[in-house]
Amino acid sequence: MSELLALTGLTKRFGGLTAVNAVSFSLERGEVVGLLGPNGSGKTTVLNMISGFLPPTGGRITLNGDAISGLGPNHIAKMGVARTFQLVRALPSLTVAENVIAALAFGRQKLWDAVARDAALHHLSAVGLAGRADQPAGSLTYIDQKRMELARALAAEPELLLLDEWLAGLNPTELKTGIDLILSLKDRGITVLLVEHVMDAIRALCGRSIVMNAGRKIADGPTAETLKDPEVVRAYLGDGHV
Ligand SMILES: Nc1ncnc2c1ncn2[C@@H]1O[C@H](COP(=O)(O)OP(=O)(O)OP(=O)(O)O)[C@@H](O)[C@H]1O
Repeated sequence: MSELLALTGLTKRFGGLTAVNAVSFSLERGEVVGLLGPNGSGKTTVLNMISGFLPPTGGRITLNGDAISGLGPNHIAKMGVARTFQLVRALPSLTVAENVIAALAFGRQKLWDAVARDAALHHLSAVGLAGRADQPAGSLTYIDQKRMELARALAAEPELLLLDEWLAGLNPTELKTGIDLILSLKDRGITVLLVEHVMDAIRALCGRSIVMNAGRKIADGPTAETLKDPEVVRAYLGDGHV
C-alpha cells in the first residue's frame, strides 16, 4: 500500500473556538477508515478542509504527495477527491440520470451528451439505481436519494471518497444495503474516509478508525481496539463508564 492522503498538524479556528486542533493522520491507498467522535468533535470540519470547502487555519494536507491545503473545492475534486454531504444535495426537478450527468459535466472528465448519459447509467447501475434513471430525483425514496448522491460522487472517478454520515437515517434493511455498497467501493480500490455514528457499520466496514474529541485526535488504530480505548469510552459516555 502507498500513502494517498496525509494531514499534518491540521488546525481550524472559528474565532475563539478551535474546532480542529493539530490533527495528523494519513490514509493508505485502498483503506476504508472511520472518522469517529461525539457531536461537535470536529469531524465534518476535517472533511470540509480536505475537500476544500474550508481553508485550514494551520497545518498541511497532501494528496499523492502534493499540497492541497487551501485549494478550492473544484480544484481538489479534479485532483480526485469526492464527498457526500450530511444533507443530500440533489436537483429535485431533474431526472436521476440528469443529476449524475450534471456531476459528470463539471467533474474530472467533463463528459457531455450521449457519452455522459452512458457514463451516468454506468454509475447508477453501480449503486443499484439504473431502473430509476428517468424518474425525477425529487420522487426518490430516502435510500435511493443516498444512492444517487453516491453515484454523483462516483461520477467524479475519485481516488478518495469522503462520506459524511452517509448511512444516517437508514432502516436496518437499508443499512445492510448501504454497507454492501460501501464494501463494493472498497473492492474497486477507492479509498474511503467515513464519518459515521452507526457503530455496527463502522465495525463492518472499517478495519481502522480514528477518533476525535473536542477537536483533537484521541485514538487511531484497529477499530476493535480504538472502540475499547478508555479515552474513547470516556469521550462518548463520560467518566463513569470507563
Ligand atoms: N462554519 C462554522 N462556524 C463556526 N463554528 C463552526 C463552523 N463549523 C463548525 N463549527 C463548530 O466547530 C465544532 C466542530 O463542528 P463539526 O461540525 O466539525 O463537528 P462534528 O464532529 O462533525 O459534529 P457532528 O457529529 O454533530 O456532525 C462545533 O463546535 C461547531 O459548532
